[in-house]
Amino acid sequence: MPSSSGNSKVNPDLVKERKKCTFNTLELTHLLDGGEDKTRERHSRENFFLEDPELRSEVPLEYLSHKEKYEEAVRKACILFRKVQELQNEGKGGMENFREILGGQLGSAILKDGNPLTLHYVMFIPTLMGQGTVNQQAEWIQRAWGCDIIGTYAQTELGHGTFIRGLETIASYDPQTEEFILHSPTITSYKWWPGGLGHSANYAVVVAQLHTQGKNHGIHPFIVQLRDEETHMPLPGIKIGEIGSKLGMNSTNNGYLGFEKVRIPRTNMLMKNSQVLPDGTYVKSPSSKLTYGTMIFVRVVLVQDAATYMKKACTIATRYSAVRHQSQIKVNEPEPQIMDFLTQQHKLFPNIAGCFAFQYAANWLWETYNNVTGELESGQLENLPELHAAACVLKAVSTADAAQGVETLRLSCGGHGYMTSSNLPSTYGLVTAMCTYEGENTVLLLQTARFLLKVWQNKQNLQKLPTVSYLENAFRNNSSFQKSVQWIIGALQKTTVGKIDLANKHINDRVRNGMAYEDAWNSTSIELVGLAELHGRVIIVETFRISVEKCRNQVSRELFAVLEQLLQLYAVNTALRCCGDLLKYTDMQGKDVEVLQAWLEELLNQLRPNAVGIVDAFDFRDEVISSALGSYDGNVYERLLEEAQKSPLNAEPVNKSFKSYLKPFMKSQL
Ligand SMILES: CCCCCCCC/C=C\CCCCCCCCCCCCCCCC(=O)SCCNC(=O)CCNC(=O)[C@H](O)C(C)(C)COP(=O)(O)OP(=O)(O)OC[C@H]1O[C@@H](n2cnc3c(N)ncnc32)[C@H](O)[C@@H]1OP(=O)(O)O
Ligand SMILES: Cc1cc2nc3c(=O)[nH]c(=O)nc-3n(C[C@H](O)[C@H](O)[C@H](O)COP(=O)(O)OP(=O)(O)OC[C@H]3O[C@@H](n4cnc5c(N)ncnc54)[C@H](O)[C@@H]3O)c2cc1C
Repeated sequence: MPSSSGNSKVNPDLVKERKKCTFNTLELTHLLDGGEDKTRERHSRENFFLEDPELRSEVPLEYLSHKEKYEEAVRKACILFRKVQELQNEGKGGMENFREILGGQLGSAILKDGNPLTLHYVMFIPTLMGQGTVNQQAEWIQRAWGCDIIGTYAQTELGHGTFIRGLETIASYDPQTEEFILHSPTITSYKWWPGGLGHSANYAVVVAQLHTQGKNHGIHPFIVQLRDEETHMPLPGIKIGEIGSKLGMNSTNNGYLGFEKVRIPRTNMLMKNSQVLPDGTYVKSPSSKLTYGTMIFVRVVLVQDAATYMKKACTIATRYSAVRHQSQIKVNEPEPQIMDFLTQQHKLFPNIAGCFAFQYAANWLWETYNNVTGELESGQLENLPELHAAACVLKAVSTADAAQGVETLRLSCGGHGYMTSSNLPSTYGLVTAMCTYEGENTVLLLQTARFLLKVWQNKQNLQKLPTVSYLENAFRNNSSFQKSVQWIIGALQKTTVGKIDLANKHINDRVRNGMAYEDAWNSTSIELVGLAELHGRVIIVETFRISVEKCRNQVSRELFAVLEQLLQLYAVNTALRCCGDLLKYTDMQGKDVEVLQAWLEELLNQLRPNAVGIVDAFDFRDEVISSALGSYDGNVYERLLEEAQKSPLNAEPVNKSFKSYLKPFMKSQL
């Protein structure tokens, strides 16, 4: 079934491409969705949301003012959330709804520049669930779930985003009244960034330094009412507003917030993990890092979202590359489809392979997250550090690759990729933000490096840790070069171990030479970031390999062949990206790099006939793609012209500036 929503005539180049496809695209769609039933359910959700006329906009977003964009976004967000509640009430809810309507699948199709209410579901409710006691959940979750109150997650401040132990907002306990007093002592202690904080939310989880009985116990989460529930006016002592225009996400209403001695009841501290008793006694959490739980959750879901945005951008650029003709390969021959240029295939196909790699990594991480959080519920904390390390590195690698990939795909569309109507600029705006929020990527890679060095130094428990068990044996892997995925994975593992060992040695050398450990860490941190990233790539390629292998007897031979090609392309492209390291740490030689390069070119050729089929199988409706370049019918030029007509400047043949400025200027004599 085509993903097109219109009845327009399909561009002949795309017709030709679809005829060439060697596998059944529907089979791939079902595989990616997790089964035919899941595809049907997704289609039904898409119809439910996308066919609601109220969720369409009269005027393209880019021609609205900042204020109008926000107002239109709130209008749509309310309809969207009401519809989600309807689905929940009918028992058709579940995680898939939230993933789609808040993320890149449907969310960014309906609210192209972000949703001002996203944080309510993505962080406010998950924090209540993860950090609240049973009583607190009973009190707050129902109200939040029904959207009687709208919340956000206010952690970052003007002065600190990364180093959250350095947050300055203070919550000091007053046992006389059994209240906390929230205060912002400095300008840098103002909360800055929370989504929806500006003018949408009336409650927030505020992360603040807890002071009781004269002692600072570090950061803790508190539920704070910000605005009157009827009038929406800021409550006394609350200084609140929006932070202003940004590179992208201009509808998300990111806000600032200061407190002037605002009092909240003691019971508004989220006390599942640590408590303050009525007399002010502090009861410690089993692990101070349990406060960071919501951040792990969001990092985990972002990996899937990175894959979704990549799929969208790949669909746009691949369809466009099939219909766009330019230049000549041979004189006197017609201008080829730009997809026939090898360099164009090199821009497109490794990114298409990346979509699969990140989707499989996201599936694995989600399952791991659920297992480990289940263990945490029963007080078992043993696997938390490994989950944290895996979530950090996979979030960092997937979002960085997605941002780079979307930009490469935008460039692959030449000038038309620069048009807002291609939907690639705003997709880039959404994806590049992911590299910063929920933990800046370099910082997250350093967290993973910290974990890796620790397990490398201790070594004894390696076999118990699935993501790092390879460290034990990879050093001894002396297999000589082979043109195989298995060899590449072994080589990446051996390289990671070599880099960990060397970085560890450099830290130790520096310490031996008199440096403090922390300074030695900083001096070695370029190496640390590199080894963490490579470890992430080991997880991704290995998960991709296992996932494809599992399909061997489940899918047709034709589809399996394509999945294998995608896996091989992802692996060989990864190997070539880090071939300097592979040459250094494995037995690979210069001539082997040539073999890898030739293999990459061979795979690009093999995938060429199926490129459009693969992106068709991602099965985005035109409304979701939302691009003049990427529609199912490929009528690019008609759509570009149609979109241009929507420019307000084209509403009149002569603009008034002609009379006011241009004409007097042109007629003036100096
Ligand atoms: C039916 C279903 C119902 C479901 C209902 C829910 C609804 C569903 C919702 C969603 C569905 C999916 C939606 C998908 C769509 C997604 C769209 C997303 C849009 C998002 C919009 C924007 C969101 C952005 C929000 C933010 O940015 S919030 C702010 C985030 N801030 C950060 O991330 C700050 C980064 N900094 C840190 O994390 C830390 O400060 C630090 C860098 C880790 C350092 O901390 P610290 O100094 O304390 O640590 P260290 O001293 O370095 O280390 C100490 C030890 O602690 C370990 N550690 C650190 N962090 C953690 C952790 N998180 N967990 C565990 N352990 C941790 C560290 O490893 C050290 O260990 P050691 O043993 O070595 O000592
Ligand atoms: C679109 C968007 C939405 C957001 N939404 C929210 C929200 O809803 N709620 C919320 O609380 N926050 C939110 N944030 C804030 C976000 O979480 C922070 O911006 C992020 O954690 C990075 O912190 P920072 O801005 O302080 O960057 P900084 O930490 O100042 O980073 C600047 C540079 O310093 C480097 N650096 C910092 N520390 C280290 C280190 N230890 N080692 C090496 N290098 C380091 C970084 O790598 C980076 O290059 C949002 C941000 C954005 C962009």
